[in-house]
Amino acid sequence: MTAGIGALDLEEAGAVLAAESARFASFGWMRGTSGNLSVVLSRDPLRLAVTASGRDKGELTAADVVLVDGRGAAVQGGRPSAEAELHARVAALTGAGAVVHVHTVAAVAMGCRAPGGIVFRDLEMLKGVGQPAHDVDVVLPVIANSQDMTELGDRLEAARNPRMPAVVVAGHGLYVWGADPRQARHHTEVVEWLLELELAGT
Ligand SMILES: CSC[C@@H](O)[C@@H](O)C(=O)COP(=O)(O)O
Ligand SMILES: [Zn+2]
Repeated sequence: MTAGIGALDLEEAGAVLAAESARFASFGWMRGTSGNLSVVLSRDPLRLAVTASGRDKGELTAADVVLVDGRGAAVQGGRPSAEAELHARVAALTGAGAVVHVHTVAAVAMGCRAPGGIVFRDLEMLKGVGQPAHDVDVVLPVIANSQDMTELGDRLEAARNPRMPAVVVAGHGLYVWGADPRQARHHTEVVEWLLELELAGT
């Protein structure tokens, strides 16, 4: 599965997001309807396909997708994810083509343990987020949670580290992005692996 901007229509995007979502749900990262995914369909104006709100993320179909604008408001389809505005903000801010949000135990536990940011160093897996495997501290920012997506977006913008395509939301979960859904998936799996390692206390 590859998806460049403008390469997908809404239904195709829904099929891609459903497949990605089923994968993350199978890992236990989207329990109890948690989490949401998006892919950018156009840049100007900004339009994203985002998962519909409140669905079981392990059972999505290609129809469980909503087209939203740059503020996360529905343009076509039903009720978008409650966090659609944040997806649009991340896409606008970072230039990402796809955004992943998962509720992992490791993200919440490490956000609690290191509220000032989680530092990784000297790990081969850092190459999976484009960073050196040796001698460089790479910080994964942690931001406070909010039910206000504009506030959460402001916090993400202020805290984000251009070296790390991810942010932990304390007491909530993990936001990760990439150029397309495939890269966003790889970044998600790498960051979650790093968090699980830290949590293991090595
Ligand atoms: C267990 S529901 C958690 C939600 O409040 C939210 O954080 C979430 O990740 C899913 O919201 P959704 O509106 O389905 O995209
Ligand atoms: Zn969430």
